[in-house]
Amino acid sequence: VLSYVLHTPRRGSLPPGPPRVPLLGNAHQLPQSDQHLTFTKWAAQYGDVVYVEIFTRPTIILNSAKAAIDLMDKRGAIYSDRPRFVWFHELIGWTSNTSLCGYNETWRRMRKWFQHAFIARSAVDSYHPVQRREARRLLLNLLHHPDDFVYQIKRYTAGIIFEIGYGHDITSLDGDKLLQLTERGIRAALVGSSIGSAMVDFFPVLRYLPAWLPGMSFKYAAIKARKGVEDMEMTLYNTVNEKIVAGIARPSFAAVMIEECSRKGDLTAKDEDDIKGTLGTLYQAGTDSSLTTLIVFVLVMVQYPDVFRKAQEEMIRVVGDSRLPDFDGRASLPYLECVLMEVYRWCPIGPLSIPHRLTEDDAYRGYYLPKGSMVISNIWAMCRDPEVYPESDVFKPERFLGLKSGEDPNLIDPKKIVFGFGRRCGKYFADDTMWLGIASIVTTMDITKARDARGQEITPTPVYISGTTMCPEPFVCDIHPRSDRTRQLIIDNVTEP
Ligand code: HEM
Repeated sequence: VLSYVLHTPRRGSLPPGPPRVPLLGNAHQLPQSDQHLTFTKWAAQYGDVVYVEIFTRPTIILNSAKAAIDLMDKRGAIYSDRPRFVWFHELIGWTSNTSLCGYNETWRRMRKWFQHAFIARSAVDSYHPVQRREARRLLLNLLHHPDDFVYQIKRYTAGIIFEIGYGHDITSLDGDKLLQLTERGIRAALVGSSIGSAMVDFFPVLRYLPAWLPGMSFKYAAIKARKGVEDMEMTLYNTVNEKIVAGIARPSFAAVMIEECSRKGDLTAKDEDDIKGTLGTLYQAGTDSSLTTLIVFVLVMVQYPDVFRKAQEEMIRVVGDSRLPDFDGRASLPYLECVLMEVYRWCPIGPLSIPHRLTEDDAYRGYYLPKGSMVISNIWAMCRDPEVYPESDVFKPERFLGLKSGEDPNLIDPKKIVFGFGRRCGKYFADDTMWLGIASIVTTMDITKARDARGQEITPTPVYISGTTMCPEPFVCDIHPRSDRTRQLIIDNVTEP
């Protein structure tokens, strides 16, 4: 009886949350951008599980890692669906995008492909040669074009995804037609603030109103985005397929999927759709996220020169300056590891992740969680939780030094948070790309404040723009080789531009 009473969801005992008004629910209290900050204020007032209604949509906001792990990881079977994304699915027709797809057969199939290629450790390790090659190119490009560091880092993250995903070597961001087309598709689709928060997602009826009415211009944007996404997916797929037919395809994620489906005969339209969707997802999920995390790293190194110096001292002690760092030395660089963890925590680039949907009524801590609710993980609040990270507004890599020894049992590795819950992201692969990028820079380069025409140091103001990923506003800094020896080391190690 006790078990029944405790576990049977009861209507009426919803989690606490701000007062709602008819029709709008809490929508009028939500700002257009930086919603994670409003949710974090609500967390301080109402606790780590907050209930709101956005217009009429029931929404549960999870503000602590504990609640997110308890529900989205441990009860993943009922928390892994996605809400209805009217903008993406119905207006743009981006239905085969893995990260937007519902918890259904199509998702399971795409997830299996991702699992084999980007989650299994053996597969992830097999990409090290490509990551190594691109990290070396990154250093050479930073040597020649230090002011374009954002562009060069993008070249690094996109270069890795293109080679591993599509067997395509991009040599420049501007000159590569396949990359430009992919970018155009992604940019047209990912407009506005966080995923699933477009007005039409809450009022699907808006999609039936004529585009010429005031406020309906999103319908023109949707036509452009639909074409952009279709062109992107089709061209990525056709490019690889044509190379396979001509017998000149390089090993790639795309080739593996096409060959696997071909084994049972000709590819069906569904096979093609699923492969195309997976290819688009790879670029969308893997490039900006990694790029933004590395830009945050550069920004905080300008802001916290002592941290940079300490990481560099460790690097010089362990690696020296006659070779470049490699994955086999990672375990010997504990401070650098802490810096990376603190970068992830400091600015989680997906502060609200991608919303999930609860498919069954559920109960948690005595609260009733209604079926059909949108479930938002407030990763931002989790990363700034003072119970887990004391002085959470201070950038302090040292906080993680005792993590392995379990000195502080409350401390959570941010990698368990920032890559989301339940549905699996390519986090080991992403983490390797991040680590090699920052390790290569710390070994060979100095990052300092830039100076203006009068020789005065320019201190960047750390402002973060929130969108589908949260990104620092453009800033300047000075990136230059640490010594003549490291300059030569970079030149000697790059065999091809
Ligand atoms: C620092 C880099 C990255 C961060 C912070 C990041 C973060 C995230 C987050 C927060 C989600 C949403 C998870 C959820 O629904 O709860 C996600 C989904 C996803 N990410 Fe990443 N990501 C990164 C890099 C990558 C890379 C390099 C790949 C490439 C393989 C990737 C592939 C995916 C995929 C496929 C999904 C969708 C999973 C699904 O819905 O089934 N991510 N990522």
